[in-house]
Amino acid sequence: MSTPQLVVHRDKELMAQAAAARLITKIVDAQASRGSASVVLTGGRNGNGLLAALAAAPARDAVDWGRLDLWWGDERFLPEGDPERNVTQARKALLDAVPLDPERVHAMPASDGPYGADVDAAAAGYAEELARAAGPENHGAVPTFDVLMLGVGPDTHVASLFPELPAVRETERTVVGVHGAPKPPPTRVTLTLPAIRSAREVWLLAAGADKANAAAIALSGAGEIQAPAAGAQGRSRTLWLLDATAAAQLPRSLYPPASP
Ligand SMILES: O=C1O[C@H](COP(=O)(O)O)[C@@H](O)[C@H](O)[C@H]1O
Repeated sequence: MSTPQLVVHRDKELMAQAAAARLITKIVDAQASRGSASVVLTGGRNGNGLLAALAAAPARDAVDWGRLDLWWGDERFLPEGDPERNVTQARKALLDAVPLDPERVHAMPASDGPYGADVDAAAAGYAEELARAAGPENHGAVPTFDVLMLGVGPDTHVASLFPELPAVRETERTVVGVHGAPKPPPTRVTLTLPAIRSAREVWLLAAGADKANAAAIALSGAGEIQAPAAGAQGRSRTLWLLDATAAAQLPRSLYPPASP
C-alpha cells in the first residue's frame, strides 16, 4: 500500500478544478497506454463538485468518453432516478453532458431494480458485475481501477464504510449491503476496503471546515475500523486532495507550507 500524499488548495472551487484537471490527465494517459480507462466515482459534495468542474473544463474534450468505464464506490439504496442517488447526481453534474458508452456506465442497483428491495442481493450482483469485468491478472475479484475517488465524510466515512459498522470489517467480499448507516438513507451498497485497495490510485477528497477533524484523525495514525478513511489506500498512490479549511487541523509536518 502507498503512503498518503497531500495536496492542499486555497479553496474548494480551486480544489475541484485542479482535481478535475488531474483526472482528465489520468484518463487520457490510461487511454493512451492501455486503450481504455477505468474510474470509480464517489457521491457527496466534493465528488459532485469535481464532476461539475470537469463538465466546465474545455479540456474535457481530450477524453475519449466512449473508452471509459465508470463504476461507483457506493450508492444510496433508493429507487432509480431518486435525486439522492449518487448516480442521479453524477448524471446531472457531468454524465448526461458527455458521450459515454452506456454499456460502460456501471451504476449500482436501485431498490426497485432487478434485486428488488434486497440490498444484500444487490451488492452480490454488483460484485458479480465487477468480477465479470476483471481480467486474469485481477484474480477474478475486481478490474484494476485507474483512479478510485472517495469523498471523506465528517465522521471519517468513505464510500458507505462507516466507523465500527460491519461493512468496514469485511475482508473477503468486494461489495456489501449496508444496514443502519448513521447518515441517511440507512440502506446502502458499498465497495469494501479490499476492493478499494485494489485500485492503482485512490484519491480522497476533503473540502470544507466540517472535514478538518476527519482529515486530522485519518492522517494521524487512526485505525481503519474507527476511521475508515485511514484504510483507503491505492496500490501505487494514495492522494489526499484538500482545501485549506479541511487541512486546518493537520500537523504542518504533513504538507509543505503554502507560498505567502
Ligand atoms: O453519503 C455519502 O457521503 C460521502 C461524503 O459526502 P460529503 O457530502 O460529506 O462530501 C460520499 O463520499 C459518499 O459517496 C456518499 O454516499
